[in-house]
Amino acid sequence: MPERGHINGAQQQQQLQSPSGASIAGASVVSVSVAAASSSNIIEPQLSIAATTTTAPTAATMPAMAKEKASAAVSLGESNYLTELAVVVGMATTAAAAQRLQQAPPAVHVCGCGSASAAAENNNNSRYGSGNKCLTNGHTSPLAAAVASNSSSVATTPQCSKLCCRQQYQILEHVQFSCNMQLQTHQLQQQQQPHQHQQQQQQNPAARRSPNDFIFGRYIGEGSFSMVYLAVDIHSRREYAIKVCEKRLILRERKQEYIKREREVMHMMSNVPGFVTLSCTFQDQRSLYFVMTYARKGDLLPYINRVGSFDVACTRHYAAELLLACEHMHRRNVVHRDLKPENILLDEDMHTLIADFGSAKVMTPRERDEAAEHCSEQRRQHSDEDDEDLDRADNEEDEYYDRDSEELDENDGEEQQDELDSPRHRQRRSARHRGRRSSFVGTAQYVSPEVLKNGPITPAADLWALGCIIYQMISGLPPFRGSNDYIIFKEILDCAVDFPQGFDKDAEDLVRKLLKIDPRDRLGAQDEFGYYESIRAHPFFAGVNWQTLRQETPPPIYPYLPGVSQDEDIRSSYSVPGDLEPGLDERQISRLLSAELGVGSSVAMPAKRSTAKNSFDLSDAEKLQRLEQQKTDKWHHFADGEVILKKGFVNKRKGLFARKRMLLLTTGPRLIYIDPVAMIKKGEIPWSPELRAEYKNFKIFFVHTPNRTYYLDDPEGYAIHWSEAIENMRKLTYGEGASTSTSTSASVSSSAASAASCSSGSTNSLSVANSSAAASSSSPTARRSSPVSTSKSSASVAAGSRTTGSSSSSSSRTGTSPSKKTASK
Ligand SMILES: Nc1ncnc2c1ncn2[C@@H]1O[C@H](COP(=O)(O)OP(=O)(O)OP(=O)(O)O)[C@@H](O)[C@H]1O
Repeated sequence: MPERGHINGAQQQQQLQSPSGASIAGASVVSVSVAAASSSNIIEPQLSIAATTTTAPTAATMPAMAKEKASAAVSLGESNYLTELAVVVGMATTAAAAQRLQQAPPAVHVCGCGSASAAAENNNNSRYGSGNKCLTNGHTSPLAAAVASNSSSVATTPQCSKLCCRQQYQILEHVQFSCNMQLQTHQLQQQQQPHQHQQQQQQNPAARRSPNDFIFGRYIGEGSFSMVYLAVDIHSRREYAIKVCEKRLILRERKQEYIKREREVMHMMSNVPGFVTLSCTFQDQRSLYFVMTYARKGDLLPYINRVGSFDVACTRHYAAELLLACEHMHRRNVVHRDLKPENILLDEDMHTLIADFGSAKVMTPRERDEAAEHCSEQRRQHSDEDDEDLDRADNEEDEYYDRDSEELDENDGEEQQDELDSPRHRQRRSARHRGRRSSFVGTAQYVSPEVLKNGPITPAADLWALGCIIYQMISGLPPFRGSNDYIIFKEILDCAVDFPQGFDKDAEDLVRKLLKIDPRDRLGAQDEFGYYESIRAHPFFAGVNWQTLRQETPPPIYPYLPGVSQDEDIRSSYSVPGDLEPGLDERQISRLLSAELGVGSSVAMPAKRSTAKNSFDLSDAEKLQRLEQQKTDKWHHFADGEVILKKGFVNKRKGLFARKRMLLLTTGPRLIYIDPVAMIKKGEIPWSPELRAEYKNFKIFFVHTPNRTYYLDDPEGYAIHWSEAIENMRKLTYGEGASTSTSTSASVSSSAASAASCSSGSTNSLSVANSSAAASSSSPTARRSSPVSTSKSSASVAAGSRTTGSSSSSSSRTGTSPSKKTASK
């Protein structure tokens, strides 16, 4: 270990042993002078690193991200499995610096892109998170542990950070050196803490992890610069979600801080009920790996979208769990700053697990005191303002409705909606907007006014988001909507919230009390941080047992509007097949992405047409004739040259909101909906063999698709006709074999059936593999919409179904087979 002496070990040790957080933070700044890269100066320790640390991967095991493949160099602190979890995204150094390091040992500087203050903050926070100790190698904070276990560390200024980023670009090929630095520090750490290290080794001989320790079962989702996979630890056979972040993208997007913060806060919140636990992190040349609790049931957003909106019991439960989570975070001085349904994951039992801490803020004690002081100031009287809010809500209902229309329209269409709902899309929109306004963290729809106004950040920012999420669960849409961030921000700053008819009164009162422009006025803001007695005591939460909440079985997810569909649960039956090989090399990634895209799977194709005469089975001559007649029809051009088989006005519902649309059924087959006022096509209901039409009564009918149920209301009372027509078209397209949809479970008159079961423990859970096929047309970014499969549901429905003799009779009883719970839009 000749390089060990190159680090100012004595100095580092001395500082590390300093009892104060600040000293520890200071000690973390081990910097390396940065100079221009020179390939002639590359140090080549790769093999020895591999031999010594057992973590350096071979080329074969380096994962390639699907979209961009490039090698990158970023000095990432090494972490040991379970014991040394801290990974600091430190910055690579130059070869010239390396040379200097070898030649001039005493003044070693590893220039990191971290924040010294963060270290101090976190150190101070450690008293709130006793559970972290075991995760941080005995150190008082994760970052302190990172400092102790990493050579690369933190920078002190943003300028330094920027410089580092640029320089990293210049030295992408010098990853070996940074690895070498890690090795040096690791060895230094071992020397400093021999006893502790020995203990760790004994307790956890397989402490270090690499991709080869996991079998990657399937692709779960995608973030801005990460892919998440379901994987099984080959040693423990435990399932994990592994987030693989591509270093090159992190550098390109300057997200080092983001990643570092995410890791840091995940450590803090690990093993706290209601939070994803970070089990370990590791890296290879190309990627960083976060091994986390696998949230089997995905995130909350698709559930809301699918049922349109939650009923009160369901909303109460999830809002209560969210409040508990806020208490846990705020007690630990963590402000999440990006709470939204996509970041609320669900475990096997449908309990919430908060994730995505990239935007989180760890408050220093000083900031905490200031925030507390800020909030404890005399509450200002805003009764006039409240009255104004109410008046405005009444007076501007029409205008608001129009604005809402824009948002609904923009989100119409399943794929469109998925894409627009995706964090990536929101980030893109936010990024576009941020060019014009000051930057903010979080997501436009849920960001608090004080964040927009660059005001002091307090935990009340999360209470604002809580209000937004409760509103969305009850109504189906977030309270502040708009076609772009600018409109959304304007609404937020005006606190322009409208409550649609049917909004539960207690929920409305709670939301109004949380959505206050001044954070001090928010319900709970005057309580002690982390103990929101006043929110708990709100009538909306009456009956909640806060002690047992997370042990209780969550209420099944029922739509707020009546529906009749029996839902199949999603993706929970998937488990990693036992016959796969460990690792995440190029071949494995191809396999995973192929599965996601449905390549090679049995993507359903239109079947041979039935020989039975179907009223929609037009000959070519008939089609030509109909097209000729149709030319004068003002809806004709929306059909793109296809024959319109049926048309009519419907109200298309989502949650408590509805929009009038012209619905066209064409020979495509297609179901096209058009804004009749603007005369703009708004979207299509996607066809597939799994599509099912179902009527509830003369006015209401549903169109179930694998990812969503469309809730349609025909004011003229032709719901049954619509249902029949759609079913006929489906049979014509996919054949009778696909028409075994009549289910005994769905009955038009059955009010009991109006419950859509989306709850835990559903025995009807579906195979994700099938889901992929069903969603094969979607891109990986549309993952959110595709956890649901109907293949199995179709099969199971078919098994217990009665096949109808004629298409018309079947469709009139179709009722049926929906594989999804009722969503509305
Ligand atoms: N522990 C987990 N269990 C199950 N699914 C997860 C887990 N963590 C993330 N996911 C899913 O993987 C997807 C990508 O997550 P990731 O954290 O990489 O990105 P993100 O937080 O959605 O976006 P960004 O990183 O841009 O903020 C998300 O859709 C999320 O629902």
